[in-house]
Amino acid sequence: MDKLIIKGGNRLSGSLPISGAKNSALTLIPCALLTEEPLTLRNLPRLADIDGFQHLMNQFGVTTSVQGSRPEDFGRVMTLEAPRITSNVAPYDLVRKMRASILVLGPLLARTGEATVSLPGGCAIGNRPIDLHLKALEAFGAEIELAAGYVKATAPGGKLPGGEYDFPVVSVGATENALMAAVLASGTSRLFNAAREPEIVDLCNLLVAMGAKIDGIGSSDITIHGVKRLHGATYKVMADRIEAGSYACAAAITGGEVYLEGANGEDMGATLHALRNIGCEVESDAGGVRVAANGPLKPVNLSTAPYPGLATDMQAQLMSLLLKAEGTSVLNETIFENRFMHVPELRRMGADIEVSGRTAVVKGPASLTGAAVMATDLRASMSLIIAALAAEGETEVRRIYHLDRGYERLEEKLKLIGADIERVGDD
Ligand SMILES: CC(=O)N[C@H]1[C@@H](OP(=O)(O)OP(=O)(O)OC[C@H]2O[C@@H](n3ccc(=O)[nH]c3=O)[C@H](O)[C@@H]2O)O[C@H](CO)[C@@H](O)[C@@H]1O
Ligand SMILES: C=C(OP(=O)(O)O)C(=O)O
Repeated sequence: MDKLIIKGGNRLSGSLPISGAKNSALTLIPCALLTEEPLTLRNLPRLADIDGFQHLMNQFGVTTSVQGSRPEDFGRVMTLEAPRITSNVAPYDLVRKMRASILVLGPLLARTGEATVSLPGGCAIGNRPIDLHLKALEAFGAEIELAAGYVKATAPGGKLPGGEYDFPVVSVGATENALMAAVLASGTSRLFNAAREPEIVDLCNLLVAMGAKIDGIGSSDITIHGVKRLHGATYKVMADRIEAGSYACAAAITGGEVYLEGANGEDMGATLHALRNIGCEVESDAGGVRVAANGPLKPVNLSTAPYPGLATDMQAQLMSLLLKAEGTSVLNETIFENRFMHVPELRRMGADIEVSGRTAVVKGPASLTGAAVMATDLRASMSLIIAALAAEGETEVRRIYHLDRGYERLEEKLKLIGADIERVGDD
């Protein structure tokens, strides 16, 4: 198994390209199930999760072709075509590797009137139930059965009538599934307390480009007027705001600066606000976002929240940055119950962090030293890399397959701004 070797201490400076957003791509790809015509997605990141989703789509009889970019380019163009759905079953072996597979439930049900998807199960960051996905589909008229680890959703008469659902908790994935199910319903549907993440807006924009009728895009009250059919489209995946925020933290912890080419500052409000409060200079323009850490880093109190609040997917990276702040910071994780898995590993590098329930208290500035550490999930892995960049000596990060799920060509990008990082095979 590969590992990363990072020699800390270099001041990072320069420019790097931001890829298409993983979390957007994972909800745009299943939209191909909603039409017989080709869907072409541009700016797809090269990630293990995208390859996995492509494989899953093939399982339903969707043909996929990847063109347009040379191996040395960032981003890919994928055309997906589903003239006929040959299976509406998502098997355990494919779903267990990628939680986002549950996002095929809504579109498969909308297109074929029936879908059987393996229950995804929990993961390192928490239980991650799918009850809200199922309740929203039920509210739209689906019948749901759970058996042998699978969920089977059926639209009586082959088509969902549509309906209303008020989410008791904001859920990105459940909002996405509900949207994809409602666009082909025979009637109108309404979602209250829907997620407002930029990735949801990206999904709505694609659906509209395919002929869907949606009001309230970007708000928590979304109305979907079902249409008879959707057509094909060509669409560019939005920039990855979490990847961009991660590299901003990486440069800032070294007292460096970075221009995040293609990042959209408007989608990154809470992260950029946190970086400014920590003492970074932040400027956004039409081409990207520049973040520079020229002075001392200041401690802050942060709490994760649904968008427009601070993304839980940025919590671990900001925690690493705060290790170098001069004073005590408090981070509150409100979205997932077990998202401090990076803390014990960061402690092994010299961090002073106390965790009590959903709160972490970080005492800075830490004198970090390189160590052998183990990545436990995607963002936790990135937080270890960020700490390693500011640590004295060499850090070895193991289990980096987590990183390959969400960071396109991580080492190449970090090297572009001066990091000393190598991927090596395990012995
Ligand atoms: C592929 C993708 O886009 N992943 C993102 C998505 O995950 P995902 O869509 O899984 O996250 P949700 O927004 O659904 O989860 C938010 C909270 O709701 C709970 N919940 C969710 C669904 C449900 O049916 N029942 C329930 O109780 C979850 O356990 C969690 O506590 O949003 C998360 C929150 O921004 C991000 O961290 C993930 O990176
Ligand atoms: C938790 C994440 O992703 P997923 O929902 O795909 O596990 C993430 O991107 O940080």
